[in-house]
Amino acid sequence: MDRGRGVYSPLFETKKGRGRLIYRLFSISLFTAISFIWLYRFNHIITTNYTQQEEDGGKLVWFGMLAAELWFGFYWFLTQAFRWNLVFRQPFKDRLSQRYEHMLPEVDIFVCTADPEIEPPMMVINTVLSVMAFDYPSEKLSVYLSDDGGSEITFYALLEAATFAKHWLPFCKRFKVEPRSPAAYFNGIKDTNIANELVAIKKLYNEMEKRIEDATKLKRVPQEARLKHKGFSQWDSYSSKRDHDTILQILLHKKDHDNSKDVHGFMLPTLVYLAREKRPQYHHNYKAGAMNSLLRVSSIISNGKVILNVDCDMYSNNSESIRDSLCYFMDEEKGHEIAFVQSPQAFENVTKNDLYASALLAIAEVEFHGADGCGGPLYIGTGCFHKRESLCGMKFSDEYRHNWKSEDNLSTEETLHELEEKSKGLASCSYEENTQWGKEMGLKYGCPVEDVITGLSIQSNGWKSVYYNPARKAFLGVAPTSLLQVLIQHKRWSEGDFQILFSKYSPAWYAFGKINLSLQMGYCAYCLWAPNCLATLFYSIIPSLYLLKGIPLFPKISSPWFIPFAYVIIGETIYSLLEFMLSGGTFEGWWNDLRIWLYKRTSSYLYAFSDTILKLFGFSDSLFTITAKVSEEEVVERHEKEIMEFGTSSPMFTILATLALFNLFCFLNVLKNAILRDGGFGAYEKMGLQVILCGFLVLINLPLYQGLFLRKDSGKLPSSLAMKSTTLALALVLSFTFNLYDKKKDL
Ligand SMILES: O=c1ccn([C@@H]2O[C@H](COP(=O)(O)OP(=O)(O)O[C@H]3O[C@H](CO)[C@@H](O)[C@H](O)[C@H]3O)[C@@H](O)[C@H]2O)c(=O)[nH]1
Ligand SMILES: [Mn+2]
Repeated sequence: MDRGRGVYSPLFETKKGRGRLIYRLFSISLFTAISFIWLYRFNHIITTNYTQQEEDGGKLVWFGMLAAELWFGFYWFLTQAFRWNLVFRQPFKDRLSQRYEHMLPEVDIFVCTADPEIEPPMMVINTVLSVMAFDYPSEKLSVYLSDDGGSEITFYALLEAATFAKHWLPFCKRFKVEPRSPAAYFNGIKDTNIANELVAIKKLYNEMEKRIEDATKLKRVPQEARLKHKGFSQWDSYSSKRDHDTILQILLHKKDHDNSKDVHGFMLPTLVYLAREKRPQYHHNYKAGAMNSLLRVSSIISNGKVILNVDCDMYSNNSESIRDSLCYFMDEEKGHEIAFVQSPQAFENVTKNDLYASALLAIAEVEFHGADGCGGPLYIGTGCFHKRESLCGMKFSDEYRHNWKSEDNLSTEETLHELEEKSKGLASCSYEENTQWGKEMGLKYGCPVEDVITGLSIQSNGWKSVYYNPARKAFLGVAPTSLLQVLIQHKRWSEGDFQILFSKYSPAWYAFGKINLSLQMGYCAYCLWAPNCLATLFYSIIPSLYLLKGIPLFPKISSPWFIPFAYVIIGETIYSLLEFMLSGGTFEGWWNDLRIWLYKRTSSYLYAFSDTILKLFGFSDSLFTITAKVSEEEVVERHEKEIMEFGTSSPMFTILATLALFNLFCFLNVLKNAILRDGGFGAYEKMGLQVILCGFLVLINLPLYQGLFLRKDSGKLPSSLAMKSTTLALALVLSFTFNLYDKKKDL
């Protein structure tokens, strides 16, 4: 080994991001400007006397503006933690092979699915096939599919996949296929003049696809398949998705020699189907519950020391990612302290200008690199490699060294059937009673973002994590293709993150002294997504209302106090645009990102905020709404054309539409007065910023007005919603104008 000769050549290197000095200077200057804004408000509040207050709208409004700006400033400050110190990682796979090829560890891969309708079996098995085909010794790989849908069709599809794998894996290895999800691979082939082997494998795939799709449509498994495989008998006692015994089937395993080899006679990875036991009287804890069952079941079947977890839509886009992540874990100097290696959550179906900001560019390309510089990124549930030990709750200690050589003591005597029966017990509902599962062991229960809270607790146990984000993304999934889906997903995320703040594992206090202070700050920034709704709502209503009333809430353009406002607005705009474009986005994409930023804050976060508060008082319970992964053809077409998809009524849309229309009315009023009144726009000289803010809110909402009034397709907003929100917005405007009128009369 290199180390023996005194030169240590690491398995990975870490580079610091460029331009950090410039960024830090900018950040300090921006903070100074923010402080001046605070000072301006504060000064105004304490120096205005009573009569002036009548003119400037009253103390309350100024307090509100101060509060909103204090919040924005404070929140901005938190987000600096992950921009202060970016790092970029690079693994050296050739060194890994040289040193460890003969002793690579066993890797267990967990794929989770929950509903055959939202997550079609064809999609699920494409993910399964892509991870079975990793460039890694097959006898050291085990793939587990957890099916919370307990679906016979999914099981049938997996059986089909096991057979197809016998052809697909050798094909991938022979032709170095990339990516190894058959659907994605075939999709990417444009060349018409293709090799015979490809024609043959594609034919096999299409036949399989047809069988599975037919079964999916009919919601029934073909009789001959049912007779051929004993596994189906496990559904005999099945009463519903929420009420059934553990269904567990080892489909491929070295103990079942003859059935588990590919067409060239090489052993295939172990493949297991698991639908854990479900009973109405036991809470199943969603994905966290599924993962914990998988952890236990896999511990007696393969007991891989490294675990990869992917969602069922997240296929492997790079066959070498296991080796990449092992470079981090197996590095002789630093590997022992690393608990998990997270890849970005990237998507196959984002369009050029990313209408719904699904790529989360700022997070994936900037903030997570920053988190990595503060001790490690968050665990985000998919595309993550874990050490089994740390995921199961082990605390880090300096003496700890992982023994990659150790043989595991899996029993070799028992038959496959005995092994299956033994494993079933580990996935039963009652197994976890009076144990630490869901608390100190495995994934944490009770939080809609089980991933983030689990990652935080691992880091609080002393471990580090690594963010590996190469140009070719390791995994690709399906991003939602309608606005409502996006808003609902973000409601779950922001609600879950907000709950973490109040949980036992709060980054604000529990983590104190356990993780880096800047990592604590960064976590808090995510946990505080939800309360952002308050300041944002205030800012998108009050200044426009006062514009209507003709009362300025910001300094006028000629005042020196205008400078800090201008600096913050221009500085942040230019910076965020630069950040977005340097992260690979487009100008239009940035504009779309801003819109979604606003929509999330005024709807998803508002719901998350109020639900969390209700939950704190015991009034409600959080649910896990599964994100749709298929949509109708029309919807897909509109998505490809980047036309915003509304389609239904939702209270969230009512809020967005009302706010948009309200600002439109305010802005039209400005225009009207500018034209009709003497002095034209001059009258607004005092209120430049309010006009700009209101104008911005109108401009950014253009697609929404189209959806309300101009579009005819089925993705528009329903006309009932248009009526409702117009009425509400008008009522808001009118009540305020009358109120004004009354006051004037009183005077
Ligand atoms: O009862 C359940 C519910 C969900 N899932 C699976 O969990 C995964 C994530 O669900 P999805 O609806 O796709 O949610 P996303 O918002 O896309 O998921 C992100 O956020 C979740 C936490 O909110 C994490 O669990 C995910 O790993 C992460 O990708 C999917 O594979 C589901 O099949 C289950 O296994 N059991
Ligand atoms: Mn998903």
